[in-house]
Amino acid sequence: MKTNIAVIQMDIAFGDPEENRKQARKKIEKAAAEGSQIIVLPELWTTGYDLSRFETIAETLDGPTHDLLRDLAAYHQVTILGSIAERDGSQFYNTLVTYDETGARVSSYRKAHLFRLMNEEKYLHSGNEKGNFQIADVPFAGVICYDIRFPEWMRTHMLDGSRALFVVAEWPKPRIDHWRNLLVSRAIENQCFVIACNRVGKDPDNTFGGHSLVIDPWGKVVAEAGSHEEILHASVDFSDVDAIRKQIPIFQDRRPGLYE
Ligand SMILES: O=C(O)CCC(=O)C(=O)O
Repeated sequence: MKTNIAVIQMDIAFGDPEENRKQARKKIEKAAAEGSQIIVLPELWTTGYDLSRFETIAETLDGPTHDLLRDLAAYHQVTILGSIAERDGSQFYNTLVTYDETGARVSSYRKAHLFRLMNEEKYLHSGNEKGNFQIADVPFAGVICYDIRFPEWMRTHMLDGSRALFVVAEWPKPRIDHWRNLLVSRAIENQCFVIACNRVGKDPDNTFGGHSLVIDPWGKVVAEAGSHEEILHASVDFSDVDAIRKQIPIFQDRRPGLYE
């Protein structure tokens, strides 16, 4: 059975959650009207990397972005995921939230590896929990941007049979070849779909590269966006993972005693 995916490769208004929610709502409604069942937004899509203003613009997980995503997911009966600036007491996190087609939040994954090149560690706390979740009994994993440079963390997510790795990002243009190569490698080595959403546009310090991707478990690029705003569509059968894991049974052949 095929699942229709929409990857919303959008620009982000710096530090302006209200404007970003307005734009994201339009794009989610368009993707849902086009028959998408899983809709992916980028990393920190409500705020961008306006980290020094998180005190003002970050929100709790029952804030206005929660209300919007819950209502859109339930109304259109779609799954929606993307990361937001989360406030929890006096601490801030970069948190990937996932809402299922009933509007229930089924996962909130706090970015585990903070990216020093963008000063994340000065403003945010890192998470310590995995980003696994299930939609309609199918296991998935979701991680954030820099996390994909840590293959051991990705593997940890894949040991429960996850069929796809969702990645949300604000990946800068100068390293877009790393983005592409890392994502293809994560798909091949874990024999899973990789569904990766990057933003486009600029903030005061960076230009972001787009090239959102959908990659199959053989490492073949099924769909790839350019470097401007677009909604990238792909239709995938998550059960394709089973045939490939049977053909080359890497999870059976692992020897964790040698390398853990
Ligand atoms: O690893 C990289 O080159 C980019 C990572 C990044 O931009 C992020 O984690 O926000």
